[in-house]
Amino acid sequence: MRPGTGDLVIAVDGPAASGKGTLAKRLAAHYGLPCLDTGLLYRMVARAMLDAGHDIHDAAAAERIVGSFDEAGFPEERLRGREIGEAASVVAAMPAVRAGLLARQRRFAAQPGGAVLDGRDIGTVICPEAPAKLFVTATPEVRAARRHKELAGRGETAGFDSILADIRRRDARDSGRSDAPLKAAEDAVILDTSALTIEEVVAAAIEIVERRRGA
Ligand SMILES: Nc1ncnc2c1ncn2[C@@H]1O[C@H](COP(=O)(O)OP(=O)(O)O)[C@@H](O)[C@H]1O
Ligand SMILES: Nc1ccn([C@@H]2O[C@H](COP(=O)(O)OP(=O)(O)O)[C@@H](O)[C@H]2O)c(=O)n1
Repeated sequence: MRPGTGDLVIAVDGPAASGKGTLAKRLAAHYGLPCLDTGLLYRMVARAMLDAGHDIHDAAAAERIVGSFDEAGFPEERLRGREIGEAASVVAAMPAVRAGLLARQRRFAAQPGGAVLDGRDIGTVICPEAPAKLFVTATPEVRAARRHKELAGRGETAGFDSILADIRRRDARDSGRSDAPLKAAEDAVILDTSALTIEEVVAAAIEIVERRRGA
């Protein structure tokens, strides 16, 4: 299934805590499009694995879960914690998990009018034909500071150094896996947000999307 001509599909990829979710939601609001945070799907699989008492590295159990889990059973507050991000990146390296989540992401992208999706492989694998692709990044230190502040706001106490270590480990796992590794699509525009406010990022992204739409 591919989006039809004229549909605006915006792919937003990037590493952990780069601000891709924030940007994707803002772009969706600006263009009046539905938005899918694809990281939540991997977080749901991880949550279901842990809830069922499976070892997170058990690929056979993950394959069974991805074939049967119900998205409605996972409120977002059970998915955003620090250890679920880590567990999600373990199951996300399993080809059967990625294959099991592919069709629902493509269906979402194929909605009439278009959609915004954010993740790691939207521009490379899920929507390779998207007219607008953004790869959002920032230094590991800036991303760790953002995540530290976000987690503290939700009452999760973790030191800056351990969050930075999490981010580096997750970057290495996500970039190093063989199936759909984290990387910018060749036709993506890279947006380094290290020194930009959210408003500046949104404005730069809209300019890029407009350029691509007109291209
Ligand atoms: N440009 C920015 N400057 C400062 N904080 C930001 C910026 N972009 C996002 N944030 C904040 O950083 C945190 C992580 O952003 P989020 O969009 O959830 O990242 P991701 O989806 O890439 O993990 C959030 O608390 C968000 O408000
Ligand atoms: N399209 C996607 C989205 C997430 N993921 C995986 O899911 C994990 C959690 O993704 P996320 O986007 O919710 O994490 P954050 O960037 O918000 O920390 C990532 O570390 C990836 O391993 C993926 O492999 N492909």
